[in-house]
Amino acid sequence: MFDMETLKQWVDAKLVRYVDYALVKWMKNEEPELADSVLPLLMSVSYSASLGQVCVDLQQWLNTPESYLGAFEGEDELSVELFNALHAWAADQTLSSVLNALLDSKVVASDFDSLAVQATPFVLVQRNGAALLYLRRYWQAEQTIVAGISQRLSRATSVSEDDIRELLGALFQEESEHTPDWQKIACGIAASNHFSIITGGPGTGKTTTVLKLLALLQGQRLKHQLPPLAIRLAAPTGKAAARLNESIAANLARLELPELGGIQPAELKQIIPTQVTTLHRLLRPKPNSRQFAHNKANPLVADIVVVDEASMIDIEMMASLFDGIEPDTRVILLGDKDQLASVEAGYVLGDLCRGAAEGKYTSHTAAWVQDVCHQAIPQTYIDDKGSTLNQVVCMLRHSYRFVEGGVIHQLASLVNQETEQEKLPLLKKIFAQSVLEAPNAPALRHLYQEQLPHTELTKEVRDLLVAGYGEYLDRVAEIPPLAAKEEAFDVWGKRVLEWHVSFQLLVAMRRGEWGLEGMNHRIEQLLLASGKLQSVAGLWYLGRPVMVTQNDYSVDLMNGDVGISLLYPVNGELKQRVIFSDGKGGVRWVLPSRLQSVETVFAMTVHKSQGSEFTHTAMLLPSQSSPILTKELIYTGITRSKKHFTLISGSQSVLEEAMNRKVERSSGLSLYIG
Ligand SMILES: Nc1ncnc2c1ncn2[C@@H]1O[C@H](COP(=O)(O)OP(=O)(O)OP(=O)(O)O)[C@@H](O)[C@H]1O
Repeated sequence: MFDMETLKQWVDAKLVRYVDYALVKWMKNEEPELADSVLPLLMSVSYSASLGQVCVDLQQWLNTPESYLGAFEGEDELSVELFNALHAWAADQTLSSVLNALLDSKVVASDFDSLAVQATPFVLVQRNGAALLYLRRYWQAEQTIVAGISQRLSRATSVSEDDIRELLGALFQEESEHTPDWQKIACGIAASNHFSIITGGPGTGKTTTVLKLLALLQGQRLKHQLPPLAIRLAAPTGKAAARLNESIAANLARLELPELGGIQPAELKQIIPTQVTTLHRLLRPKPNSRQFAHNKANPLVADIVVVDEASMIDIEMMASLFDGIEPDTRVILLGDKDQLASVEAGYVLGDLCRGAAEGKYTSHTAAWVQDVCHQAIPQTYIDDKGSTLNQVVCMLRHSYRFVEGGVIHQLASLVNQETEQEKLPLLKKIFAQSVLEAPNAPALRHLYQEQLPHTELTKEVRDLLVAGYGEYLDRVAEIPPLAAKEEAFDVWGKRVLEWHVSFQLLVAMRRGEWGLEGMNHRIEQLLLASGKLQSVAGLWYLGRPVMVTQNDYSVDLMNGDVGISLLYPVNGELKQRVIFSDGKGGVRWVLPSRLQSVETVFAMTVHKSQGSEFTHTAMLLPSQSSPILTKELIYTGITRSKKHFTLISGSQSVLEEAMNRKVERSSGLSLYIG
């Protein structure tokens, strides 16, 4: 019933892409006896990679095949017919009948058959009762990660417990504000392992902790008169790298280091690196390819690689990282496990951190922590069934940035919770509390915006956007006279960039009137009408904010970098230039014609906002239900706010539903890493 002719209709109904259909068509040509019954499944494994899925859990696919296909609007007859046929078919199948059909074909190999998997486009993994079907490319990437982590987990470090105990004692106060001191525990665990993860929400001290960890490791080297370690710091995007650059430098300047065994703090600080690079740059991309110069044959030489914002790393990039470093390079991942997963396939940090909230430390780990870190892990976090991986994952649990218990923090925690309780009444309470706390300028606001085709923005939303973007546009208007020195333009541009992060509207969707495209247009028109923008004619009008959408090494700009279109004096004339931060406290002016891939960013997708923070963040949630509206998306949006957060929504039920929907991505990482 699923012949190629019928499956072609799936492309017409936008359930899959043409490329997914073409793959299956090619396989059917190569192997005519390939059972028709498995064709839809193979096609949706291919399609679901575009939804971020590394593999498909076969039982889940049989239960809800639609979650692995294109958006089902339920409107056009063709989609309804195709969905009904698929559901009827899936309901008749058992997992074992599907498994048999798959394994009978030449396009699927079991991961137990190490020779066959080298040649088939699909790989089947059956472990612990789960059956996962992968495109081979992703399975291989996962295997590289599994090997990289497992091999590090089995390796003992050269830092002795006595050294760790002594240095931790010097770096952390005996009595901490919060007990246990999770930062100290994280530092101790990471110091004694070749692979570790430090996870935590915004402001929980991930950067502070990693700096103390580096101080400990470098201090240990100096103490034994050994050469300092070669440490590399990286982040997945240019924006995240620039932010970490700033926060590392600021944190290091503030960090009060003790004298460690005769080593002066200044001496120690000198060998703690502050330069953060992007992961791409670290591994050195080969021109016009997805390959890196650093690979198994030519690994990067480093003792330690620290990667921040690790939630944004997709499965293939993570595999490239493990492939591109020496086997004994220590890897430390930092990130917020609850943030949105990468846009590309994979949910690596989230997967590795399953169990982080519960701790799952064994009694053996707890005893070690007591002995070496002098901290008692509470009984609730102890579980003797915890895996080896659980033992090296450390979650920081107190936010030092938001006042503990502050309303933004409370809101983020509420969204993050997995609970049976309705969240909406609790959410309303938090918003009401914020008004009570600061009636004139509450930290939280909730605005209603109906979102039908051609609906106007409400006055409140218009006022919010004009006031929000007006902050930096007023600075744009303070353009120096043509005769002013170039430095005056640098100062002006820097001020514009600084004010630009005072407000940002985030949207969930890219397309449509209420997505990125529609909202950018609306905001341009609104700012024009309000006089904040003088013109929106031409591409490079004065004040246009743009985001780089692809890494561009020729101009040293990375995906996610944000710049503003301004004017700069060249040979006695003001010329269009786009200003960007140089990541070191200065600015760079770039010719617009050199920017290959940019888009206007009055509205920014929540995905692209990862790694950024704004004084005031507003988030527009659609009034139509959609599988992309998840608690991770809302959490990520809220936690971009430093002081104020405004939620703009159009439907209470969609909001409640979104706060309870989790990103579901299957993976075999936890099946392979014990
Ligand atoms: N143990 C602590 N006691 C007091 N202040 C702390 C402590 N740890 C961190 N802080 C402060 O809290 C703020 C946030 O810390 P830090 O930048 O290390 O967090 P983070 O988790 O890296 O944040 P993010 O990733 O959200 O930028 C900093 O100002 C830092 O000095």
